[in-house]
Amino acid sequence: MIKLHKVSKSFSQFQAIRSISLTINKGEIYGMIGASGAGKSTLLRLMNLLETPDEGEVEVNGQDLTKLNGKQLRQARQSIGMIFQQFNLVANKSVYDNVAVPLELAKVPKQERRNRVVECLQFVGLEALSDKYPAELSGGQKQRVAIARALANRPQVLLCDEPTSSLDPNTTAEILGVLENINKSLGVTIVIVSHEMDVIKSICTRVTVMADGEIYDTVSIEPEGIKQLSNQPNWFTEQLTKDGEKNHA
Ligand SMILES: Nc1ncnc2c1ncn2[C@@H]1O[C@H](COP(=O)(O)OP(=O)(O)OP(=O)(O)O)[C@@H](O)[C@H]1O
Repeated sequence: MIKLHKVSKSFSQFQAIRSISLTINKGEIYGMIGASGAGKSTLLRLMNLLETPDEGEVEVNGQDLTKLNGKQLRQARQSIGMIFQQFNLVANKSVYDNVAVPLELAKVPKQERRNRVVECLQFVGLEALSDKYPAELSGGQKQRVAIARALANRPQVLLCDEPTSSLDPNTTAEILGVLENINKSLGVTIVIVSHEMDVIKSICTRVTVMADGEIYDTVSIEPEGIKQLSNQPNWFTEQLTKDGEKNHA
């Protein structure tokens, strides 16, 4: 599904990615973890050519993206969705219109566009918020809109750059549930970059550990499942007090 072959990327004199080769199989939930600056986000952005490699090949769905012209690359990117830590929604567009953007760019006819926007908003459970604007939404709702937008062109791959790093633990669990559902019910291959070990361990089946622009190791794991945390106020108090011992201020 995704094959990188000896891919390198430098920013000025600094080599951020050093001749990396890796293969991500269709249907995997694949994690990438490592210290800040290890090169995780850059490697992810190389997978849809948001960063252009200096050397090497980037193959997605059997196409070497580095060999495509502008129009072909735009076409190929329709099957590669992406979400970000800061959601990247368009502030002056409604939820509905944000999800419609990629469909307009892909010149999907109006009626089909309507159907797809509604279908994607239903999938993430936000159809009731179609007319709201990003500023009126919680972080978790914004990320759901971003996910709906990423799904609009029915991608085969979803690239996730720190998708839960701006969210609280409960909302993180909700978003991980949405990603897992996308993988299981739509068969979308998912790549997640995160510095949060719990996030990676919860749903990934294979994980690459990165260090200094290189792959340190790649391991197969049994996903632990998504930890559901309570959001009841007494749960927070219990976590703050040892063995239920109350020490109220
Ligand atoms: N556009 C850029 N221009 C210059 N340097 C960059 C650019 N993008 C990334 N870098 C540098 O490349 C290195 C890898 O960055 P990258 O964001 O990929 O790391 P990361 O592992 O995702 O870290 P973090 O978790 O902190 O985002 C860092 O040293 C970063 O400063």
